[in-house]
Amino acid sequence: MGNSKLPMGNPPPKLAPRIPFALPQDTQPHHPPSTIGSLFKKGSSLPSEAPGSPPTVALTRHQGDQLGPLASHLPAAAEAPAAKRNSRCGRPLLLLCDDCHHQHRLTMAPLCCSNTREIKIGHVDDVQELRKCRPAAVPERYIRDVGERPAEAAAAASSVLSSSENIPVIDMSRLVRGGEARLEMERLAAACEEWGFFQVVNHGVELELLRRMEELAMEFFMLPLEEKEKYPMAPGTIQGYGHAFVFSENQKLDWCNMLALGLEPHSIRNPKLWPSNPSRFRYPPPRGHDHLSKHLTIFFDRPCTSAPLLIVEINGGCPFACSETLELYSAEIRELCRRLLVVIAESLGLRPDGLEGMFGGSFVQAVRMNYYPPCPRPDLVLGLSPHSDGSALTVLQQDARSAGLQVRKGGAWVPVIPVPGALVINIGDTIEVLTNGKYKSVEHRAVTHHDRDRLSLVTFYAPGYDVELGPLPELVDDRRPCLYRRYNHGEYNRHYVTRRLQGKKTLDFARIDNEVCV
Ligand SMILES: O=C(O)CCC(=O)C(=O)O
Ligand SMILES: [Fe+2]
Repeated sequence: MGNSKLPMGNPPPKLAPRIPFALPQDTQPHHPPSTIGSLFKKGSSLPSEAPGSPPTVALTRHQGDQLGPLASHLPAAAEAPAAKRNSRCGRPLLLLCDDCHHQHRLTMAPLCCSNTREIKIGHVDDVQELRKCRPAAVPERYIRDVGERPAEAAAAASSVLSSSENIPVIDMSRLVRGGEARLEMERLAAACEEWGFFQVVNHGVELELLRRMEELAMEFFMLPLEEKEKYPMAPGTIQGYGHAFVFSENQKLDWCNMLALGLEPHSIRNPKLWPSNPSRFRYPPPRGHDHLSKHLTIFFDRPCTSAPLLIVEINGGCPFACSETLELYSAEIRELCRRLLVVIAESLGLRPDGLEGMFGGSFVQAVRMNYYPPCPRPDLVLGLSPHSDGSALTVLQQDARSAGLQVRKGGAWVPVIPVPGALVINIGDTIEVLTNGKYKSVEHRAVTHHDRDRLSLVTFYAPGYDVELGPLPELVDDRRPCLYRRYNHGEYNRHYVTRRLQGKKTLDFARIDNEVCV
C-alpha cells in the first residue's frame, strides 16, 4: 500500500526525526528500531531477537472473540506463532507509519479477559425472547437468593429511610452563576460525599439528542434476536450484545439485555460488534483512514499469567466511524464529564484540572445500553447486580417513564426517581481513589417491573490504560491517611472486567488497611 491512501489526500506531514518502534526502557527488544511497515509486513512474524535473548515482543493475529471486551477488532497484520502475554499495561509505544508518515502512539490496554475459551457460562436465555415465548417463566438462573431479592431490600429500605430521601438534583447552570454558585457547589460536594450519586439538570446536552439516542437504542433492542446475535458478546468480554460479567454456569443472571460498545480511543471500537442495523448505527469510514486498520495489531511484550494485553491507541486516525447520533452523543457526554470533573475538583478545593489532570490527557470512554424487559416476577430477580462502576464518572440516561436504578445508602436501597431531562451522575472507583475515599463510588443496582420495560444508556468515562493512579497528596493527611495504593488503571480495568459484579469488592484491588480518624 503506497501513499495513495494518505488521510484525506493531504501530503504527509513531515516528521523529523523519524520515531522508531520504541518500547519502554525495561522491555527494549534486542532488534534494531523498526518502522510500522517493516514490522507489520503481511504474514511476517516477530522482529527477530538477538541470539540467546529472550523474546520480548510479539505480534499476533486478531482473535476478537477470544481476546477481548474492547479493542478486539484488530485485524491481522502479522502473526506470531505463539502469543506472548503482557503483565505491563498501558505502556505507550510510538510507531512511525511507512505509508502515511504519521506517528502513531499505541497503548497497551489490558482490556481482555483471561482465556475466554475456558469460561463456561452454560445456557443463557435471552430475556426478551423468554418474555415472548414463555411470558410467565422465570428460569432458576434468574431467581436470586432471598437476601438479594428486591422485595427484601425494599422492606429494609422503608424501615431505614424516610420517603423524602432522594438523590440530590444539581443545577449545573447555577454552578457558574455568581452568588448561587457557592451554595450549589456545597450541594454538589454534599451529594458526592454523602451519596456518590446526583442528577444534573441544565447540563447542556440537547434533550433532542438524548431522545434520538434513546430511540436508536430501542430500535436495536426491538430487532429480531437473529439480527442482534450478529454482534455477540463473547463470554468473559464486555463488548457487543448479550450478558456481561458472567463467568460460570452457576452464576445468577441479570434480567437484562445489553449492547456495550467501546467508543474512545477509536481503536477500541470493534467493527465486528458494531451494529449496522439499524442502519443509522453506522456509516462508512471517512475516506483516507482505512489504511490505518492494517497498522492495528496486538502486541505482547512479556509473558504473564493471565490476560494478553492489546495495543489499542492509534493517534491521528479513525479506522472507522460510527453512527452520527452515537458520535454526537458520545462527544456531548464526554464534554459534560469534563465539565463535571472540573466542578467536582473545585468542590474539593482543588485546581480545576486537579482530577482530570491526573489522567495525563489519556482517557477511555464506553457506552452500555441496558434493556430490561418486563418480568413476571420482579420480586425475585435483579435487572443488574449490585456493583460500583470502575470509571471515574458515569453518566446514566434513564427512561423518564420507568424508575429502576437503586442506590445503596445506609444499608438500604434507595430508588432514583427519574427527573425528566436530567442525567444521573455517579462517582466511579477512580474518583474514590483520587480523593482518598472522600468521594465514594457507591453500590447500585437495577430492578425490573411487572408490566413495564426500561432502558438505560450508560456512559463510562475513565482514565486511559496507561495512567498510574493513587490518592492525591492534597487529600492525604494524618487524620485521613492514604487508603489506596498506587496502581496502573489498565491493570485495575482488567481486574474489574474479569470478575462478576459484586458490590464494591473490585476496589479491594487498591485498598490498603488504614483507619480514618473522624
Ligand atoms: O440501568 C441502570 O439504571 C443501572 C445501569 C448501571 O449501573 C450500569 O450499567 O453500570
Ligand atoms: Fe453502574
